[in-house]
Amino acid sequence: MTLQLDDITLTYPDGTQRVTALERVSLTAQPGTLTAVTGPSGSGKSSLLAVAATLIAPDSGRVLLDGRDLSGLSPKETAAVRRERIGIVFQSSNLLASLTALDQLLVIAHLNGTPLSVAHPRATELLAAVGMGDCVGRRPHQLSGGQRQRVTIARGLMNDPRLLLVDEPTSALDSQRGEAIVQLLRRLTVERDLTTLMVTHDERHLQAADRVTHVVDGTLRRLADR
Ligand SMILES: Nc1ncnc2c1ncn2[C@@H]1O[C@H](COP(=O)(O)OP(=O)(O)OP(=O)(O)O)[C@@H](O)[C@H]1O
Repeated sequence: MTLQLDDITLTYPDGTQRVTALERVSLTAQPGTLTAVTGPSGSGKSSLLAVAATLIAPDSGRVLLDGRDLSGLSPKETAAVRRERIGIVFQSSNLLASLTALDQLLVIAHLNGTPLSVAHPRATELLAAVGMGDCVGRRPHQLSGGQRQRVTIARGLMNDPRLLLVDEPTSALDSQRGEAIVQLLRRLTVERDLTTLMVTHDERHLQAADRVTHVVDGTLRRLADR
């Protein structure tokens, strides 16, 4: 699915004034490609992802999925698009402490009304695809940081999204495990024809991306194609 952010401006309230998080940002991401979004702290990377995820409506500009403008949709329709088409792997999306790796995925399917007969094989396949096939019965405290991140990615893919949005997937990992996670995202992107946007502050991970977008003070400064 092609993601287009078209001339997006986003501000947040800040006392009596407003702070501009994104200023006239445009970006296109194609299926089967991994786009890295990088830039200094506070530059607007997470805001960019939140707008792409339809979690925040911009002040102006349009978000288009396969050419369809989402700005005219009702909140209910937007939520349906998000549930059915968009996978979100955010820093804050922690795993539930009491659930096994398998149940972390099944609970998502349950919330969406997917029958267990469909959800169980899919969850098992996804955990195997992220290298966690032997750990389906483990709870988060029995997993390493990298393994937890793999489960979180598998959970983000549970609804078979076409757009995958990932915020700082390597921040809690050492460089070797971080590299493995980025390579995993790259492989899943190609194999499943995902349109993947990955926010990272770590320059070492940029070479795995097809494109690199630098956000500086809410503006895209450079777009490097590989
Ligand atoms: N809910 C909010 N209310 C007010 N201002 C906000 C809010 N969220 C973000 N901002 C401001 O918007 C700007 C962009 O923030 P954002 O979180 O998108 O940056 P970032 O590049 O993801 O930062 P980091 O790398 O530190 O996570 C910053 O100036 C930030 O202070």
